[in-house]
Amino acid sequence: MASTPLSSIMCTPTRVAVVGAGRVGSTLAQRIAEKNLADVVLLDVIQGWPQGVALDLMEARGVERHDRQIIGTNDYADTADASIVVITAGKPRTPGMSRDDLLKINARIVVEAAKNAIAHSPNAILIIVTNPLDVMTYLAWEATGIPPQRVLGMAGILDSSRFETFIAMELGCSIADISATVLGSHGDLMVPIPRFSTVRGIPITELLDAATIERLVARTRNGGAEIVELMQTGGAFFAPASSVCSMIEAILLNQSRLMPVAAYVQGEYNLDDVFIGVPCWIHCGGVRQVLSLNLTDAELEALQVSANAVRENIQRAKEMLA
Ligand SMILES: NC(=O)c1ccc[n+]([C@@H]2O[C@H](COP(=O)([O-])OP(=O)(O)OC[C@H]3O[C@@H](n4cnc5c(N)ncnc54)[C@H](O)[C@@H]3O)[C@@H](O)[C@H]2O)c1
Ligand SMILES: O=C(O)C[C@H](O)C(=O)O
Repeated sequence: MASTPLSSIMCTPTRVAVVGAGRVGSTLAQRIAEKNLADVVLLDVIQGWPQGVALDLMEARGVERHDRQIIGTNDYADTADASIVVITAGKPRTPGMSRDDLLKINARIVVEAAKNAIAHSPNAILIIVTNPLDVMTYLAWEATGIPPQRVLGMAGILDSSRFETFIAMELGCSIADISATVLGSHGDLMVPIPRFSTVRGIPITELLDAATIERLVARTRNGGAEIVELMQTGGAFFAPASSVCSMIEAILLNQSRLMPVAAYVQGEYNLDDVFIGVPCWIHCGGVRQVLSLNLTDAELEALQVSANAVRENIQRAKEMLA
């Protein structure tokens, strides 16, 4: 049977590079591929590991019925021309550690990874996951020198999702109606905002007493540590991967979503020159705008305390790197 000649037009599929093919990175690759969002290049320092994970994910395509390519590599050249680079490389904490205890070991890893990845994908949007999150996001921005709107840290979506889950569990209701807001740094000084946390638009302050809300806030603040204590060898990865994936979706589909992310603030909330969790409009270029909410004096003060702690750790990290 005669067939028409093959078109010579080459299509370049959208690709996301994920640096660090551990628990968060590999779960994220699975989410991106199964949602059909983009091709994925998984990079890790361990020889063979990202290649094995990628092949395993590819072999699921017959069942999952998606056509995304997943490549595993140890070479940054293979990540070239990614639209988004996600950095999950580095150590997770173990029981008894705070996220800040990872500062020394992860700072150099993140700086090197960000520089290498952006050298091959100079127009990419950079999403940082490695802890301590807010500090690592600042270091990655400074190391790459790309506009701050293109650098985002993932934490607020995860912390908000945890708060939403605990609210739904307490009320015995569907998560579908719940929307919670958690701002500030990704640590003990995070700032959950109950009056902006609602069930179908009704603030939880109308539905739960103060002691119950405080209990749910405390569990949210301790959400990461609760899982580290249970797992013993590392931290959460399913909910973190889902959270990063929602940011990737907002960017690739240019959704203009309002999301709490660690973004660079330049005067908003009386904060300057720091990356911290604030509500942002997210679109194809990264952060379109930081939304300035009317916060109470107490909420503003809590954000200041949170930002001051991040600043101190940025300074410590810079001294270590020097
Ligand atoms: N921001 C958040 O909300 C959030 C959520 C979960 C995890 N995390 C953080 O993400 C990081 C990864 O967590 P995980 O559970 O996936 O850890 P993991 O140990 O499972 O994976 C980390 C991977 O990074 C790789 N790696 C180490 N150095 C590297 C380098 N120089 N270049 C490339 N790859 C390198 C390791 O080989 C490993 O495969 C940790 O710092 C963790 O604390 C943050
Ligand atoms: O708690 C951790 O160390 C991992 C992550 O930051 C989390 O919140 O799950």
